[in-house]
Amino acid sequence: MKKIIKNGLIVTASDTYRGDLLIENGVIASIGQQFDETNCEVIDAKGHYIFPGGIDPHTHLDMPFGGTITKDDFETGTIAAAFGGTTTVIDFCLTNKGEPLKNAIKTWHEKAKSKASIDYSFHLMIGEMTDAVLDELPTVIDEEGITSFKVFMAYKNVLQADDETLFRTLVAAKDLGALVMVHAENGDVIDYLTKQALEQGNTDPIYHALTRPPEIEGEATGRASQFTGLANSQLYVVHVSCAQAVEEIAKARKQGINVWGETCPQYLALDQTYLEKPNFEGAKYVWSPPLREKWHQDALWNALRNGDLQTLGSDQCSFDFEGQKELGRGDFTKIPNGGPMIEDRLTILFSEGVKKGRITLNQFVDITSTRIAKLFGLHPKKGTISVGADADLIIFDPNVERTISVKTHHMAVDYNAFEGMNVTGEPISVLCRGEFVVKDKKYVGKQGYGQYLKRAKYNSTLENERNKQVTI
Ligand SMILES: NC(=O)NCCC(=O)O
Ligand SMILES: [Zn+2]
Ligand SMILES: [Zn+2]
Repeated sequence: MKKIIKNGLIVTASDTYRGDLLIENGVIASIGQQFDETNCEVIDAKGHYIFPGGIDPHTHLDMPFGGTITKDDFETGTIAAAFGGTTTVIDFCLTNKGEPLKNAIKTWHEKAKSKASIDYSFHLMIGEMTDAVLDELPTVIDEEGITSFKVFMAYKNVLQADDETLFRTLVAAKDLGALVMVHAENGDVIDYLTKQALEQGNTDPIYHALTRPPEIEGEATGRASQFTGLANSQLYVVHVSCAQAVEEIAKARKQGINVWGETCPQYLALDQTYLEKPNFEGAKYVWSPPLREKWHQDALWNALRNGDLQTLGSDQCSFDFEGQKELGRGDFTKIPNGGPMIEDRLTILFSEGVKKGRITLNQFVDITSTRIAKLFGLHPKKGTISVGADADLIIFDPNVERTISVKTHHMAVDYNAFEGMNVTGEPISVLCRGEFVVKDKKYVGKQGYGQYLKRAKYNSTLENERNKQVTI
């Protein structure tokens, strides 16, 4: 059945206007006013914003990590994402050194298929660049539509790749039209500092932050950025947490290097003191890079506002406090790294960003959806409200006030990192390809409805054009 969403305020990355949407066959068929309502389901969005569905470019669902498996999988994770206004997730497919890439991709398809309630796609981890890996990459791009590769510069002896692999990946990506993503921290220095801390009997969660100082995130970000310039390639730095990393990205961009930066809600709203919570509760806030001293938040907000950082990912990687985070009692290096963020990504940015005047409404849409769609080859089907685009939409109440809590969230995990935080704004209904996933704050979606998205290659022309973002 056709749908009409009327009386809402439509917000895109560039415009804000009153208009009605006619939805047919899963796409936006027309934008106008006073459509004929015969045989249509009519949704009155008076007093609400209509945003393009959020795209989360950074999730870890059903991922083995730190001796355990993330609590949220593609079932619970995508439902929680939808409640938070996200209609597409791009998850990280982990690979094992020496194994064909296609095996890892098959495993990730099995994890997601028939579980996801919203659309999904994959990035592919490159752990070691060998000739066999190089040979497989064209197939990964052409047949799987995976056009972004992830290199970890940290997690020594687990996920970390060496500089040769990073550089060879950048060179290959340039030729193949892929975007290289990096976890930018210096894993070797972290390894030294953590061993030293344990030797000195410093085992509490706070030492996770103290052994991963911002300087080594800045150093790795600068190294990856300059490699990118040398290779004339393109780079996306995930989960930027500190001023030093922002500075390196800004410097590289001024040099004309194609570097893009993502931050996450946790770095905008929480700080390092959370790791000092008593009774081992600091473990709930252990992820990498770590939470920073509060002053770094200003650098992140400024960068989102002036365009030095362009996107917000959740880095959803949830572990229960009980039974999972507790694995690291007495040794902070054994606390599984990661937090539950998929559901609150848009709300934190709206409440702390738009409502507090740090970013505009249009920047909010760009940062949570449009820019991500463009960078990762999903635009214009995804990431905007225009005729022919998928009807991935959020009907958003900008004025409702509420308190974030584990008691009301939809993630499977036993705590919420933003527990007790008062926020303004909430998605009321969320549609993916024209079908409600959340309607009037209730889940009405279907497991398995989510489709796998093959993505287009990195488009430098599109991105350079978008680079001319308006600064407020
Ligand atoms: N961020 C984190 O601590 N866990 C997920 C893996 C990663 O992104 O580094
Ligand atoms: Zn990471
Ligand atoms: Zn991550």
